[in-house]
Amino acid sequence: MLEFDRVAKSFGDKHVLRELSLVVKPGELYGFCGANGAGKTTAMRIALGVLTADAGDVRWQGRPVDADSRRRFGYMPEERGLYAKMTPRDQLVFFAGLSGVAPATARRRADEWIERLGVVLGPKDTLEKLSLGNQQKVQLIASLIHDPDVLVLDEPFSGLDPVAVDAMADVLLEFARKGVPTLFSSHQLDLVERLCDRVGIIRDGALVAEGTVDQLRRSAGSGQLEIALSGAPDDWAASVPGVRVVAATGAKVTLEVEDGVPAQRILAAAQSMGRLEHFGRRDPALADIFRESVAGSAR
Ligand SMILES: Nc1ncnc2c1ncn2[C@@H]1O[C@H](COP(=O)(O)OP(=O)(O)OP(=O)(O)O)[C@@H](O)[C@H]1O
Repeated sequence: MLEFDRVAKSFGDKHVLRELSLVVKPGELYGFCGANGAGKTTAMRIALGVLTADAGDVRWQGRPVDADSRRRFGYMPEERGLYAKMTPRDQLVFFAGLSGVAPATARRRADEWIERLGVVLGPKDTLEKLSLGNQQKVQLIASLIHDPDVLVLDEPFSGLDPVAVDAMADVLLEFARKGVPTLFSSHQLDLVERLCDRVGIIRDGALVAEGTVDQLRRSAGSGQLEIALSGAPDDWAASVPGVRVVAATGAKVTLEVEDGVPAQRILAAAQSMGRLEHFGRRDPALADIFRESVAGSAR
């Protein structure tokens, strides 16, 4: 498993990571979420040795990560590090070679991955001739071609079309099934919600929420109701004690319910105001939990 243990990092007097601790277990897809500047890339760079922590440890299989263990990491950096003037195949073989993969094996794997991820390229195309999405697929292949034991991917899904997102998601799930732990950052919370076993939300360099999406939902409270009425005044819910209107679209309102207020009482209040079209509980989306968790950020 991959462990961040009280990792701290400052740039000048700016504390970017404040004793960040998290664990990515074998076979787990861990979604690393946080507002811009929260510290995700910095944490990943420390895991890969691009930056050094001021304090704390990153451990792989119980031992501090070093140059040797990093050769078994698959890393997709935020600054995509490919060579514009090389063909994708040549650079994939080059990257694989850095991790000790023989050229013939690397060429075979490169072709298989290019086919599988549907990278559109002509035989002589250099990387710069490819669309951004296709370049991104090549970057992902570069992080996978040595069949790594652990994956650290900085926004692997950004800029991909939905078909490419699905192809990439399938690849990550396949690695997870093999027992590979994957830490990936993303702002695409619907995708994180769909894919991840666990999610960590980082704010100002420390985790402020962590768990499965269901656990996060439960801790966010299930006290939201969605109610649609016809024939009621627009602001009918404002007069109901024990609730707060969090959204209103057309005839439908979403209400946050205070602890201890029974749904029956709200149902009765709604029915006295108009004809009931819909009444149901609403589970908060990961995006709602995210907004709640990052609210109050100093930045
Ligand atoms: N080399 C550096 N020197 C100074 N400050 C830095 C450096 N690298 C990162 N920072 C600062 O550290 C903070 C965290 O940045 P980081 O890139 O880790 O955030 P992030 O969570 O990945 O954000 P995003 O979602 O925008 O990619 C930011 O305020 C950034 O400006």
